[in-house]
Amino acid sequence: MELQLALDLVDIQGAKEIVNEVAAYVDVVEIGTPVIINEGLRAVKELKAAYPHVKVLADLKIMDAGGYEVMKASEAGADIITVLGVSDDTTISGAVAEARKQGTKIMVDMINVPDMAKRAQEIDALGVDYICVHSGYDHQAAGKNSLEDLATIKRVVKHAKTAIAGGIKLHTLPEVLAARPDLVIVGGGITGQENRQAAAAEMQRLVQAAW
Ligand SMILES: O=C(CO)[C@H](O)[C@H](O)COP(=O)(O)O
Repeated sequence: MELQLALDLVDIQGAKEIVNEVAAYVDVVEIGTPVIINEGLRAVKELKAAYPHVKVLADLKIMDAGGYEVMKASEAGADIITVLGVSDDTTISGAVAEARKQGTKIMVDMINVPDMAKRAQEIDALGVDYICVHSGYDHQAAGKNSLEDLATIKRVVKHAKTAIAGGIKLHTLPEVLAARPDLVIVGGGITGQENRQAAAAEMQRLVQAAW
Protein backbone atom coordinates (compact mmCIF):
# COMPACT_ATOMS: atom_id res chain seq x y z
CA MET A 1 0.00 0.00 0.00
CA GLU A 2 1.27 3.48 -0.85
CA LEU A 3 0.60 7.05 0.30
CA GLN A 4 0.08 9.96 -2.10
CA LEU A 5 0.27 13.60 -1.02
CA ALA A 6 -2.15 15.87 -2.91
CA LEU A 7 -1.05 19.51 -3.32
CA ASP A 8 -4.09 21.58 -4.31
CA LEU A 9 -4.26 24.99 -2.71
CA VAL A 10 -0.69 26.21 -3.23
CA ASP A 11 1.49 27.83 -5.88
CA ILE A 12 4.68 26.22 -7.18
CA GLN A 13 6.84 27.71 -4.43
CA GLY A 14 4.38 26.57 -1.76
CA ALA A 15 4.29 23.09 -3.30
CA LYS A 16 8.09 22.86 -3.13
CA GLU A 17 8.12 23.95 0.50
CA ILE A 18 5.66 21.21 1.47
CA VAL A 19 7.52 18.56 -0.55
CA ASN A 20 10.74 19.60 1.24
CA GLU A 21 9.03 18.88 4.55
CA VAL A 22 7.31 15.59 3.79
CA ALA A 23 8.94 13.93 0.75
CA ALA A 24 10.48 11.22 2.95
CA TYR A 25 7.04 10.09 4.14
CA VAL A 26 5.09 9.79 0.87
CA ASP A 27 5.38 7.60 -2.23
CA VAL A 28 3.73 9.92 -4.78
CA VAL A 29 3.31 13.71 -4.93
CA GLU A 30 0.19 14.93 -6.74
CA ILE A 31 0.14 18.29 -8.48
CA GLY A 32 -3.57 19.00 -7.97
CA THR A 33 -6.05 20.29 -10.53
CA PRO A 34 -6.22 23.83 -9.06
CA VAL A 35 -2.41 24.13 -9.21
CA ILE A 36 -2.38 23.04 -12.87
CA ILE A 37 -5.23 25.45 -13.68
CA ASN A 38 -3.30 28.30 -12.05
CA GLU A 39 0.24 27.45 -13.10
CA GLY A 40 -0.07 25.07 -16.05
CA LEU A 41 2.10 21.98 -16.62
CA ARG A 42 5.05 24.17 -15.60
CA ALA A 43 4.15 23.13 -12.04
CA VAL A 44 4.77 19.46 -12.92
CA LYS A 45 7.96 20.33 -14.79
CA GLU A 46 9.40 22.39 -11.93
CA LEU A 47 8.51 19.85 -9.25
CA LYS A 48 10.04 17.01 -11.23
CA ALA A 49 13.18 19.06 -11.92
CA ALA A 50 13.54 19.92 -8.24
CA TYR A 51 12.79 16.36 -7.03
CA PRO A 52 13.76 13.94 -9.86
CA HIS A 53 13.39 10.90 -7.58
CA VAL A 54 9.84 11.76 -6.48
CA LYS A 55 6.98 10.07 -8.35
CA VAL A 56 4.74 12.89 -9.62
CA LEU A 57 1.03 12.58 -10.46
CA ALA A 58 -0.55 15.27 -12.64
CA ASP A 59 -4.23 15.56 -11.67
CA LEU A 60 -5.43 16.75 -15.07
CA LYS A 61 -8.84 15.02 -14.73
CA ILE A 62 -8.80 14.54 -18.53
CA MET A 63 -12.24 14.41 -20.15
CA ASP A 64 -11.33 14.51 -23.87
CA ALA A 65 -8.29 14.21 -26.15
CA GLY A 66 -6.75 11.60 -23.82
CA GLY A 67 -3.76 10.77 -26.01
CA TYR A 68 -2.70 14.39 -26.59
CA GLU A 69 -3.08 15.51 -22.99
CA VAL A 70 -1.24 12.46 -21.64
CA MET A 71 1.56 13.16 -24.12
CA LYS A 72 1.91 16.76 -22.88
CA ALA A 73 1.79 15.79 -19.18
CA SER A 74 4.31 12.97 -19.74
CA GLU A 75 6.65 15.36 -21.54
CA ALA A 76 6.40 17.71 -18.56
CA GLY A 77 7.66 14.91 -16.32
CA ALA A 78 4.49 13.37 -14.86
CA ASP A 79 4.74 9.71 -13.91
CA ILE A 80 0.99 9.22 -13.45
CA ILE A 81 -1.84 11.20 -15.12
CA THR A 82 -5.54 11.23 -14.23
CA VAL A 83 -8.46 10.74 -16.62
CA LEU A 84 -12.13 10.93 -15.60
CA GLY A 85 -14.13 7.71 -15.42
CA VAL A 86 -17.19 9.48 -16.87
CA SER A 87 -15.32 10.22 -20.09
CA ASP A 88 -15.72 8.18 -23.26
CA ASP A 89 -13.97 4.80 -23.58
CA THR A 90 -12.03 6.16 -26.58
CA THR A 91 -10.62 8.94 -24.38
CA ILE A 92 -9.47 6.43 -21.77
CA SER A 93 -8.05 4.01 -24.38
CA GLY A 94 -6.21 6.89 -26.07
CA ALA A 95 -4.75 7.93 -22.73
CA VAL A 96 -3.64 4.35 -21.96
CA ALA A 97 -2.03 3.89 -25.39
CA GLU A 98 -0.08 7.16 -25.09
CA ALA A 99 0.99 6.38 -21.52
CA ARG A 100 2.37 3.01 -22.67
CA LYS A 101 4.39 4.85 -25.36
CA GLN A 102 5.68 7.38 -22.83
CA GLY A 103 6.37 4.91 -20.03
CA THR A 104 3.86 6.65 -17.76
CA LYS A 105 0.71 5.43 -15.97
CA ILE A 106 -2.99 6.25 -16.03
CA MET A 107 -5.21 6.70 -13.00
CA VAL A 108 -8.96 6.92 -13.63
CA ASP A 109 -10.83 9.17 -11.20
CA MET A 110 -14.35 7.77 -10.62
CA ILE A 111 -15.79 11.07 -9.33
CA ASN A 112 -19.51 11.31 -10.25
CA VAL A 113 -19.67 7.89 -11.93
CA PRO A 114 -23.29 6.75 -11.45
CA ASP A 115 -22.93 2.93 -11.68
CA MET A 116 -19.64 2.28 -9.91
CA ALA A 117 -19.49 -1.53 -10.31
CA LYS A 118 -20.35 -1.54 -14.03
CA ARG A 119 -18.04 1.34 -14.97
CA ALA A 120 -15.14 0.05 -12.87
CA GLN A 121 -15.31 -3.30 -14.69
CA GLU A 122 -15.41 -1.58 -18.09
CA ILE A 123 -12.50 0.70 -17.21
CA ASP A 124 -10.46 -2.17 -15.76
CA ALA A 125 -10.80 -3.94 -19.13
CA LEU A 126 -9.31 -0.86 -20.88
CA GLY A 127 -5.94 -1.54 -19.21
CA VAL A 128 -5.65 1.44 -16.88
CA ASP A 129 -3.13 1.31 -14.03
CA TYR A 130 -5.22 2.70 -11.16
CA ILE A 131 -8.94 3.15 -10.48
CA CYS A 132 -9.59 5.78 -7.82
CA VAL A 133 -12.83 6.38 -5.93
CA HIS A 134 -13.06 10.03 -4.99
CA SER A 135 -15.27 12.33 -2.94
CA GLY A 136 -14.32 15.74 -4.29
CA TYR A 137 -14.52 18.96 -2.30
CA ASP A 138 -18.18 19.50 -3.21
CA HIS A 139 -19.07 15.95 -2.12
CA GLN A 140 -17.09 16.38 1.09
CA ALA A 141 -19.03 19.56 1.85
CA ALA A 142 -22.19 17.43 1.61
CA GLY A 143 -20.73 14.95 4.13
CA LYS A 144 -19.90 12.15 1.69
CA ASN A 145 -16.95 9.75 1.65
CA SER A 146 -15.95 6.97 -0.75
CA LEU A 147 -15.66 3.94 1.53
CA GLU A 148 -18.67 2.16 0.03
CA ASP A 149 -17.41 2.85 -3.50
CA LEU A 150 -14.01 1.45 -2.54
CA ALA A 151 -15.62 -1.80 -1.37
CA THR A 152 -17.55 -1.93 -4.66
CA ILE A 153 -14.52 -1.52 -6.90
CA LYS A 154 -12.43 -3.90 -4.77
CA ARG A 155 -15.08 -6.54 -5.54
CA VAL A 156 -15.03 -6.16 -9.34
CA VAL A 157 -11.61 -4.81 -10.37
CA LYS A 158 -9.24 -7.61 -11.40
CA HIS A 159 -6.20 -5.88 -12.92
CA ALA A 160 -5.86 -2.21 -11.95
CA LYS A 161 -4.67 -1.02 -8.55
CA THR A 162 -7.34 0.61 -6.40
CA ALA A 163 -7.05 4.06 -4.84
CA ILE A 164 -9.17 6.32 -2.64
CA ALA A 165 -9.21 10.11 -2.24
CA GLY A 166 -11.27 12.79 -0.60
CA GLY A 167 -11.15 14.25 2.86
CA ILE A 168 -9.03 11.52 4.47
CA LYS A 169 -7.61 12.61 7.83
CA LEU A 170 -5.46 10.87 10.45
CA HIS A 171 -8.54 9.91 12.50
CA THR A 172 -10.37 8.43 9.47
CA LEU A 173 -7.31 6.68 8.01
CA PRO A 174 -7.74 3.40 9.99
CA GLU A 175 -11.18 2.68 8.49
CA VAL A 176 -9.84 3.50 5.02
CA LEU A 177 -6.90 1.13 5.54
CA ALA A 178 -9.25 -1.61 6.72
CA ALA A 179 -10.76 -1.58 3.21
CA ARG A 180 -7.26 -2.29 1.79
CA PRO A 181 -6.79 0.08 -1.16
CA ASP A 182 -3.44 -0.08 -2.99
CA LEU A 183 -3.02 3.71 -2.77
CA VAL A 184 -4.34 6.26 -0.25
CA ILE A 185 -4.47 9.90 -1.39
CA VAL A 186 -4.34 12.64 1.25
CA GLY A 187 -4.40 16.41 0.71
CA GLY A 188 -5.68 18.58 3.56
CA GLY A 189 -5.06 15.75 6.05
CA ILE A 190 -1.37 16.61 5.66
CA THR A 191 -1.14 20.08 4.08
CA GLY A 192 -3.71 21.61 6.47
CA GLN A 193 -2.02 20.38 9.64
CA GLU A 194 0.08 22.57 11.90
CA ASN A 195 2.82 19.92 11.98
CA ARG A 196 2.76 18.52 8.44
CA GLN A 197 5.82 16.36 8.97
CA ALA A 198 4.34 14.64 12.01
CA ALA A 199 1.01 14.04 10.22
CA ALA A 200 2.75 12.59 7.14
CA ALA A 201 5.07 10.43 9.24
CA GLU A 202 2.20 8.98 11.26
CA MET A 203 0.16 8.34 8.12
CA GLN A 204 3.12 6.60 6.51
CA ARG A 205 3.53 4.43 9.62
CA LEU A 206 -0.12 3.37 9.54
CA VAL A 207 -0.10 2.74 5.77
CA GLN A 208 3.03 0.61 5.97
CA ALA A 209 1.72 -1.35 8.94
CA ALA A 210 -1.53 -2.08 7.13
CA TRP A 211 -0.08 -4.03 4.20
O1 LIG B 1 -8.58 15.91 -6.35
C1 LIG B 1 -8.84 16.54 -5.35
C2 LIG B 1 -10.01 17.45 -5.30
O2 LIG B 1 -10.74 17.37 -6.49
C3 LIG B 1 -7.96 16.39 -4.12
O3 LIG B 1 -6.63 16.31 -4.52
C4 LIG B 1 -8.32 15.12 -3.35
O4 LIG B 1 -9.67 15.23 -2.93
C5 LIG B 1 -7.42 14.92 -2.12
O5 LIG B 1 -7.43 16.07 -1.31
P1 LIG B 1 -8.20 16.11 0.12
O6 LIG B 1 -7.60 15.01 0.95
O7 LIG B 1 -7.88 17.48 0.66
O8 LIG B 1 -9.66 15.89 -0.16
